[in-house]
Amino acid sequence: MSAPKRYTITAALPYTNGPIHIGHLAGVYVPADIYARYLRLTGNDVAYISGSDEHGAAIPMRAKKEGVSPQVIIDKYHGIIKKSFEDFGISFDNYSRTSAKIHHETASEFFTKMYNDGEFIEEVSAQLYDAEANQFLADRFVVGTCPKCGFEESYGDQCENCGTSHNATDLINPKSAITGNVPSVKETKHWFLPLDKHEAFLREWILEGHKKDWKPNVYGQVKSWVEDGLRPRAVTRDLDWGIPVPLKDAEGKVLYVWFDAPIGYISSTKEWAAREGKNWEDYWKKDDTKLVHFIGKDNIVFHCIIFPSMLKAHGDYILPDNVPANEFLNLEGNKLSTSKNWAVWLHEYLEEFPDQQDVLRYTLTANAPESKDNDFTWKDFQAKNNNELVAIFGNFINRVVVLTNKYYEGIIPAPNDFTEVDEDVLAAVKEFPNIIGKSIERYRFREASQELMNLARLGNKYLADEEPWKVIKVDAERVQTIMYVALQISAALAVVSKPFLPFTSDKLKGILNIDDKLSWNDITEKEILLPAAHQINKAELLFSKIEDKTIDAQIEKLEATKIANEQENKVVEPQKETIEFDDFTKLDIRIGTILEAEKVAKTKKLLKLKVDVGIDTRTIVSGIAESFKPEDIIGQQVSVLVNLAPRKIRGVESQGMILMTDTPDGKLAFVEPTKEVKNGQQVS
Ligand SMILES: Nc1ncnc2c1ncn2[C@@H]1O[C@H](COP(=O)(O)OP(=O)(O)OP(=O)(O)O)[C@@H](O)[C@H]1O
Ligand SMILES: [Zn+2]
Repeated sequence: MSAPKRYTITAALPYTNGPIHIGHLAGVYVPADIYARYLRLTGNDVAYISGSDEHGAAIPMRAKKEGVSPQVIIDKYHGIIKKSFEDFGISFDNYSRTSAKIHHETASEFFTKMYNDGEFIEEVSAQLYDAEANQFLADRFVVGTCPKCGFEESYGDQCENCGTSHNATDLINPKSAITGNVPSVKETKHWFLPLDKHEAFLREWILEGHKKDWKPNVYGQVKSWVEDGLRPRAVTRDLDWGIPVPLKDAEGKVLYVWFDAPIGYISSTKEWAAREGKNWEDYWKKDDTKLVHFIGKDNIVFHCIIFPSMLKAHGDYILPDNVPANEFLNLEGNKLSTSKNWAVWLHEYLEEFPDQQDVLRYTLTANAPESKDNDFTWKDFQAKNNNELVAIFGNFINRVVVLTNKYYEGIIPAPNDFTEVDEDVLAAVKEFPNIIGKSIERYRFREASQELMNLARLGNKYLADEEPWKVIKVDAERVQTIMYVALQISAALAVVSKPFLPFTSDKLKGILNIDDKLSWNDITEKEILLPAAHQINKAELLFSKIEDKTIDAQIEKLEATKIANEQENKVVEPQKETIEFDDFTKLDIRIGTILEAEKVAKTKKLLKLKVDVGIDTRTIVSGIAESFKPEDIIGQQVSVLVNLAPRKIRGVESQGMILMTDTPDGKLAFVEPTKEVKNGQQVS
């Protein structure tokens, strides 16, 4: 498209069944925020829009589990989510919620217009039903095997494994998520969006029209679904939580959450426009508006197939220019999960790492899952902070500001003759806004963040090469020029870091005493960014080193989650078959004490023990070396099955067996008396 007049940037509506985690941030909100901030800085008219997604089957399900009303759940998470976004510096122009009146009205009107235009198929069909729960089963109320990829935990509306969207009746071996029952079927009336009717349009618009400019992961998914053939999808549900279907004969039915949620972008824009005195329709209905949806990969089908078909069928709306969906971020090797508490939660991060929003923003951008799934690790987070933000960016600025204060009381010196190096550096600085901007406009945020760091690198290298702290002793005039050049680089960094590191950018502008005087384009266009005689302020640290103990504490927190999850999921072995008392008395179990312990050579698991069992002191080989160090268990009382037939293990004869049990973290524990007893005492 030719230069757009305005931008409508949407970020997926987060679902209010949990707080925001780093996956959401890396996948959606940070890249969208960089994009929106960059466009504003370059003088564009921007509406950056989002809000909470508060409908759908998972909310009442969660409410039931917690014994509260759905309203309590959505209020709680909407509150946490909204506040954490604000504190993190996500610069939404509006953050709404789908329970808002304006949204109910907008979604109802949208449906009604489509209904009146004959865009739906009305059909009575057999749907899955749970007689015990007295409820139809759709979406998250039913799980079964995905007909496309075979994943056994697919939901009724979408498979989280392959991303395919389907009808609940397509599931193989469906089961009710409420009772676990195999559902029966029952007839019910619903309204369907005939996606098959829109197939030709989707082919032309995306498969032919966006082959080059859409990300290959997005294009590829869409292509595969369209080529598989699209079928009508129900846009209504039998549910008592959501937006009532605005028709007379639709008692007890609501709009499907994925019908209403994307309309939430429109409602949120309306809310914003009313507040700001703008016309919302400009942002949704004018061809010179560029609409961009930021989402994670599991939302592709809804933003590239279903919502565009709705917009097209409705008729008044523009279509997205791009849907730069990201792949998924994982955490320390495992899939992020709200239900399993496997996450770094934004609201917790903000408390545990005060004033360090930019560190997380930077790490998530530098390692964003742009073209494939990626892993967040705390060690990498620490490295990005210590080796890049502190050692390059922070170090450069600190040197410049400290030296300027030391040599010139904070007043920028007048430069003398520029060397070739100076001129090259000053020329290179002017290129950065363009280089970074191009990457951002192509949705390559990782690359853009690396270019930002390259500007800091340029500064750091310049100072390291020119060594003003040495030159000052011999050539004070030269140092004036060096510091002058270094200050120009600092000013450029303050401006171009803003989309990525907004808090740092503001802090740096404060230190350089430039407020918002310099614009993005000034860096390229202005001859001088910071004139001689301009007074700067005292140095303040932009970033600080993150110590090992801070990182270890985070890793331990995750370990604790893992243990808690394992404990919860631990399946208790079923009881063995019944035995007679005589069978039991055959076992001679005695208390003994370990006197010696050593590793059995060339084995990982085995310890050779000398155990005093009262009757005698005997050798026992035990597979406990991964849980205990030999020196730690001398004197340990243990239970020993002493009349087990001796057996040779790795060449050592073992005369009995030590009784052990498992702990939740996968280690072993001894079965020992709670008070010290004499060796040889029987266990009976
Ligand atoms: N691990 C992740 N990596 C990248 N993007 C993600 C990740 N998890 C969620 N997203 C994206 O964040 C946006 C908001 O997610 P949403 O609130 O719908 O949660 P969700 O997908 O149900 O996640 P969860 O299952 O963790 O609650 C969506 O666009 C989704 O694709
Ligand atoms: Zn699947």
